[in-house]
Amino acid sequence: MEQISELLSKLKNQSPLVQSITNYVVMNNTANALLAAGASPIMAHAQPEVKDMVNIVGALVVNIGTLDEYWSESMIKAAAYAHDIQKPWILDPVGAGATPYRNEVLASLLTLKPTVIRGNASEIMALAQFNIQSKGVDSTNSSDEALEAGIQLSKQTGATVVISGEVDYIIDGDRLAKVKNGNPIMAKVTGMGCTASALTGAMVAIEKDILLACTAAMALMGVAGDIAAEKAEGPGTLQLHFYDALYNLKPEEFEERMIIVYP
Ligand SMILES: Nc1ncnc2c1ncn2[C@@H]1O[C@H](COP(=O)(O)OP(=O)(O)OP(=O)(O)O)[C@@H](O)[C@H]1O
Ligand SMILES: Cc1ncsc1CCO
Ligand SMILES: [Mg+2]
Repeated sequence: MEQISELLSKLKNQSPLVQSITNYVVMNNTANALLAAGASPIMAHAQPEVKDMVNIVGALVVNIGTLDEYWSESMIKAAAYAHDIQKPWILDPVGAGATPYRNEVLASLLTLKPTVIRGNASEIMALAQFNIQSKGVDSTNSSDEALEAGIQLSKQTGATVVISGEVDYIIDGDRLAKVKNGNPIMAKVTGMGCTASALTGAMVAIEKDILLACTAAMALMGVAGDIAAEKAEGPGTLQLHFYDALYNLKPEEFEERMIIVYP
């Protein structure tokens, strides 16, 4: 717990640059969350600059939420280069399983060895080829139901797999951590999962133990979500209080509030 709360101070001190190739819906939310938490966001997908950008950032986040042909080529180019130069990169498989096109792009991205895959339960089950038809970007399964799929996906890909939901599971082969913070109202604000992936990018940029970095990111999401939910009257004010909670959170309060279980 202490190591995890120290990562919050490290994040604010080091302010890592995090590149996102992400969806139109959440670009603003995720950039603001990164800033509030102490990191520095850059959204960049133009193919002529994508490799140069990967060179200078601490981590890359690839999110297929509103993909198209040009963007998916940018994602593949960026991820391939990140893999070549061993820069950590996060895959957010938004809407995995919803359409054959998404699955095709995801199959290409998986060959480029993401450091972390962070998705909701339905997305992780779809990626691990558990036979489900997902509804869209929102999960129709609980994270508990996806645990087996997550373990399989981590073993298949070598990635650390994060399943978000009521309980967040962080899976690295046979190692497992659970984060029990957070509030159901978080699922009523679009892009909270994308924000979790963005903060995961910030944490892996400053911490080489990927399981630890991912656990810190999900604990930070959950604790900020708890604080925001105590003050919010609905999804609109939740988003606002969430940024303020990320900005104002001190390591001591972070450590006091985090509920992390290593089974
Ligand atoms: N029922 C819940 N209880 C507690 N926390 C939750 C709950 N549902 C979601 N969360 C938290 O909300 C955040 C987003 O998780 P979620 O699984 O909703 O992502 P997502 O479906 O990928 O979202 P999006 O695609 O809109 O970005 C995570 O930090 C997760 O822990
Ligand atoms: C609603 C939505 N549609 C594509 S991406 C996105 C944001 C949440 O994942
Ligand atoms: Mg999502």
